[in-house]
Amino acid sequence: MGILEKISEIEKEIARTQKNKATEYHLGLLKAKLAKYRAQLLEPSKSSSSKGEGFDVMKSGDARVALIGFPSVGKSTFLSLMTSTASEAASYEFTTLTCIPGVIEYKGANIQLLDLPGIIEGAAQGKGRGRQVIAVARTADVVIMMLDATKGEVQRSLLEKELESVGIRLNKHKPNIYFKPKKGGGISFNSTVTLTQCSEKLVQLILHEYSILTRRVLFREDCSPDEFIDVIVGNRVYMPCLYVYNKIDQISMEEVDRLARKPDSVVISCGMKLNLDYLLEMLWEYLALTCIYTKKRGQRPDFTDAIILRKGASVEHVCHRIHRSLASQFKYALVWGTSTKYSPQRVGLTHTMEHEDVIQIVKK
Ligand SMILES: Nc1nc2c(ncn2[C@@H]2O[C@H](COP(=O)(O)OP(=O)(O)OP(=O)(O)O)[C@@H](O)[C@H]2O)c(=O)[nH]1
Ligand SMILES: [K+]
Ligand SMILES: [Mg+2]
Repeated sequence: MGILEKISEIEKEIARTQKNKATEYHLGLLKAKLAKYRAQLLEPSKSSSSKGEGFDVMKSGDARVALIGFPSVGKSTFLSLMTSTASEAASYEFTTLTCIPGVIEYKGANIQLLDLPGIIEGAAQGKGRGRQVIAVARTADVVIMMLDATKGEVQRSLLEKELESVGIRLNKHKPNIYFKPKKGGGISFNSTVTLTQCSEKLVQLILHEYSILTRRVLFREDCSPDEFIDVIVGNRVYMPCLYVYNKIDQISMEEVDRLARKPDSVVISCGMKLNLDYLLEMLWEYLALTCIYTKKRGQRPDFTDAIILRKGASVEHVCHRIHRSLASQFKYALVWGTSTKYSPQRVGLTHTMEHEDVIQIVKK
C-alpha cells in the first residue's frame, strides 16, 4: 500500500470511529499514525520532477504576506490594486503561474505582498503548483486566505485542511507543553492544569507509537492529542491568517453582514474597491509590527523615519537595525513610551520595546 492509501485508510477509520471514552486511545493512536505518514509524504522526494521547494523570491521589506486561495478568487486583482506591481488578472483559472511580489507601503513600513498561483484540493500532495505555493506560505508572516464570497465556506474548509495537513497551524499558538529529554530514562508525565482531552496513558501510547522511550512531559495547558502530536513532531508553523472574502458585490447585504461577523474575517470587493482600507488596518494588526522612533541627544525625535521591528523586539534589535557595530559600542539607552515606567527611562540591551517608543542610544 502506498502512503496516500494508508493515509486515506486511517482518515476513513477516524471518520467512522465514534468519539467516546472507550475509543479515546484508539483515536489517539490513529492520529499519531496519520501524522507520521503525512510527515513521510512531505519529505523531499528524490526524483527531480516534483520539487518541494518554493518559488525563488527574495524576502524584502519589513514583513511578508502570502495570498493563498482557489483560482480566480481575485488574488492578482488585489495585488495590482494594493501595490504598484501589475499582476495579470483574467476570468479563467490558473492565470497566475508563478510568484509575483509587490510592496504595500503602510504606516512607514514596506510590506511584501506575494501573489501566487491558485491552489486546489490535493495541493499539499502536489496537485497543480500546490507544494510550491504552500512552501512559500510557510515563509510568510501572515497568510491572507482569499475566498470568493459566493463560494467561501467550501473553499475555506478545503484550504484549511490542505494547510493543516502540511503542518501549518492558522491562528493558533504553540501548545504550552514542556517536552524535553529526561536524565535517567523513562517517561515522566505531569500537568499543571486539569486535562480533559489527554491522559497519562494516552500520552504513553502516543509516545510509544513514535518510539520515544525517555522524555519529560509537562502539560501546562489542556491540550488535545493532536496538539500533543504537534509538539512531538515539532516542525509546525504557527501563523496568523486573515480570511478575506472578495467579490461581495455579488452577494446580498445579509450575506455580507454574516461573513463580516466571522472571526478573523474581512469582506471586500476588489472590483468596486470596497473596504480595502479596513483590510489594511486588520493586516497591520495581524502583522504585529512595532514602530520605533530614534532621537539624537538634545534634538526632537525623528517621526518621519520609523524603524520597523517585530513585536517583542529588544533594544539590541534596534541597535542592529541602525548599525552593525552599534550594539558593541552600546552603553545604555533612554526610552520614552509605553514600554517604560518612567519617561525617559535608562535601559539595557535586553529591554523590550513597544509600538511608538522613542529611543536615544548612548555609546561608550
Ligand atoms: N465581481 C467581481 N469580480 C472580481 C472581483 N475581483 C476580481 N474579480 C474578477 O475575478 C476574475 C479573476 O481575478 P484574478 O485576479 O485573475 O484572480 P486570481 O485569484 O489571481 O486567479 P488565478 O491567478 O487564476 O488563481 C477576474 O475576471 C476579475 O476581474 C470583485 O471584487 N468582484
Ligand atoms: K484568474
Ligand atoms: Mg492570479
